[in-house]
Amino acid sequence: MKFVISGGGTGGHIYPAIAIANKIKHQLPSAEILFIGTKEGLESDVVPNAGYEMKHITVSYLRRSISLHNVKSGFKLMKGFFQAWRILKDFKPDVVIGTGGFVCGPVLYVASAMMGLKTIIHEQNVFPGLTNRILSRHVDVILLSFQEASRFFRYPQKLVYTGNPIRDAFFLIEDQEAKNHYNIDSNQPIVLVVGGSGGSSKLNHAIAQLLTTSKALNYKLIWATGKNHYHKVIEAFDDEILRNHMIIPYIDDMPYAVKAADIVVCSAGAITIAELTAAGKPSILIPKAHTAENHQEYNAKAMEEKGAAIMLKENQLSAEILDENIKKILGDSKLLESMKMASRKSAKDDAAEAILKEIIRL
Ligand SMILES: CC(=O)N[C@H]1[C@@H](OP(=O)(O)OP(=O)(O)OC[C@H]2O[C@@H](n3ccc(=O)[nH]c3=O)[C@H](O)[C@@H]2O)O[C@H](CO)[C@@H](O)[C@@H]1O
Repeated sequence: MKFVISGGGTGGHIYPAIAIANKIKHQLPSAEILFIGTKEGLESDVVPNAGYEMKHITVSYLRRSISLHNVKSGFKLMKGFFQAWRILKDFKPDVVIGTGGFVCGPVLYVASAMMGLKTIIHEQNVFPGLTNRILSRHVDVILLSFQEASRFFRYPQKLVYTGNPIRDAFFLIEDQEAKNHYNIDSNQPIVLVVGGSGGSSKLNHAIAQLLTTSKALNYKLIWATGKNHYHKVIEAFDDEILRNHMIIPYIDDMPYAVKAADIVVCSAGAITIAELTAAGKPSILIPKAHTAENHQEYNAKAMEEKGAAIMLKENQLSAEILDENIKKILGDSKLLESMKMASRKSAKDDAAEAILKEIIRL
């Protein structure tokens, strides 16, 4: 069987696509899988690194006003639709799967509305993205990660609740194996810091202050700043800080980083949260402000209510508050243990399996 998978722009759309592809490959080893993404998006690195072939199309967005930008974008968009049509016509997939982001718009639209192929979209959040809302009219199946998302879609007969699929490694790697992977041999606790796939300037700023104002931290950081933030962030640090902590632009082997961590300080994207719960990690969640319908705060609150996380809003974030909360969790073994258990209990372990079932049914 042949499958096209499309999703891109940010990690939150790309990694679920890879998790679905891995599941298909595992269950149907002879399946042929082709990704469609953009050259500029994060997917152009991540997808080939995960071992999958990818073809590129051009995408663009329109502004809500009449402008030269919209004329240029209109041409680009038409080109993208044509490229998607060509790729789909040549590859002849049995099912086309979209996991969100602009790129999946033309691909899934052409596949469903114009070519009549079998199509599925997956929505990671409670509040669906614009692309998925538009596509929902044309596709055969809409997979949801949260029951609450159903009220945003008009086609109840197409909805299936599956949860967010994540890579198996988050369930399989042992904590000690992950610490060995990073050559961590001291007993110092590890704090993983990550502001989603693009990094978070607010979180970076608070962590940078923490490192420069209180040098003798009794924990070690694994900190992914985000590719675009990295050079600016490390300018302020001396050799000692750079020696004591692992500060990098992007983590390619996230299952190891999450498993090696004693706690995780991060933004509240849906896929990150699914990964933390699979690994059973306590967290301090800092929802990014200004996300659609403020959905990250909703994600973080849900985790806090379950006892798996502490939520700090961006506008209350400071080096002192972060340090205080990290120490509060690390210094209280009972709290640490109960947060770990609450986190693990919140995981939805069979999301990828449930998605595969829908794909096969289709
Ligand atoms: C600002 C914004 O709107 N962000 C959205 C975006 O976030 P974003 O793309 O940041 O998505 P998530 O935080 O959910 O997931 C990030 C993914 O990138 C991976 N990763 C991250 C950093 C790194 O160095 N290495 C790495 O591999 C993580 O393991 C995870 O798989 O998509 C999510 C899922 O649709 C939404 O819930 C988020 O709200």
